[in-house]
Amino acid sequence: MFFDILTLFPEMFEGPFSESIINRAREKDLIEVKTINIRDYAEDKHNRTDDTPYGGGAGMVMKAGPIYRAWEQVKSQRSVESKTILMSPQGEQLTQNIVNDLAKEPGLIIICGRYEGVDERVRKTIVDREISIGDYVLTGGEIPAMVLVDAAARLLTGVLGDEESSKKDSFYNGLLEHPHYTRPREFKGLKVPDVLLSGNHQLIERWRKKESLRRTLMRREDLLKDKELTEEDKKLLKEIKAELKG
Ligand SMILES: Nc1nonc1C(=O)NCC1CCCCC1
Repeated sequence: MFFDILTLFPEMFEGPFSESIINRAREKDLIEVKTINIRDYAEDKHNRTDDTPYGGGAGMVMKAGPIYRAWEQVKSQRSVESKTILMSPQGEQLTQNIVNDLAKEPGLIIICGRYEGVDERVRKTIVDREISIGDYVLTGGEIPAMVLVDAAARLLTGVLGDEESSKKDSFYNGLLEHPHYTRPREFKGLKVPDVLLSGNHQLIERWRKKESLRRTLMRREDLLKDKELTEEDKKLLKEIKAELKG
C-alpha cells in the first residue's frame, strides 16, 4: 500500500516514519510513504501556495492551483487508482471501521491543510473523502495524516508481528481492550490477577472478554449499542452489572 502525502512540511514526516513499525514496514516494502512538497508546484514568481481570503477576514487560504498540480503529478506516477483524502476538522470522524476500509485501498493520496484551510475548489475537484481525527483544531493536517497512515499501515499483513496482531485491538472487535499485565507479579502492592497466572487458557480468555466488556460498559457504553453481543457476552454483562450493584 502506498501513501502519497501532499504537504508544505515534508520534513515533518521524517522522524515518525523512520522509526519502529512503520520504518520496518517500509524496509520490507509492505508500504511506501512519499511526501510531495506542495510549494514545488507553486507557479508565481513568489512561489506562493496561499493567499488572502476572498470576502476578507483574517488568515490565509491555501491556493487550489499548487495542490491540484501536485495531485496531478502523484496521480500520473501511479499505475493504480487511489483515493484522495483531505485531513480536516470538517471531515467525518476517523473510526476503526473507516481505517479498516481505507486499508483495503491500493494507495491513498493525503492532502494536509494549513493556515485557515484549502480553497473550496480542492474539495470540489479532487477530494474523495474528508476525514477528521477529532473535534479540535491543530496547526496543520500533517499530524492527522500520520495518524491515518499509522492506523492503516498496522492492519496490513506482515506489518505487525504475530504477537502484535491487530486482530485483538480495542475497537477491532468493537470493544475496548482488556487490562494488560506483565512482570513483576506485584508492583506497588498491586498484584496480577490470579487467573492470569493459572495457565487455564479458557478461564483466561473468559476473564479477558469479561474485563473488555466491563471497561467498555464503564467508559464507552455507546460502543455496546452498535455491537452484536453473543450469548456469552450477554451472560458476562449480566454478571458485571450484578457485581456493580454489589
Ligand atoms: N482535527 C483535524 N482532523 O484532521 N485535521 C485536523 C486539523 O485540525 N487540521 C488542521 C487544520 C488547520 C486549519 C486548516 C485546516 C486544517
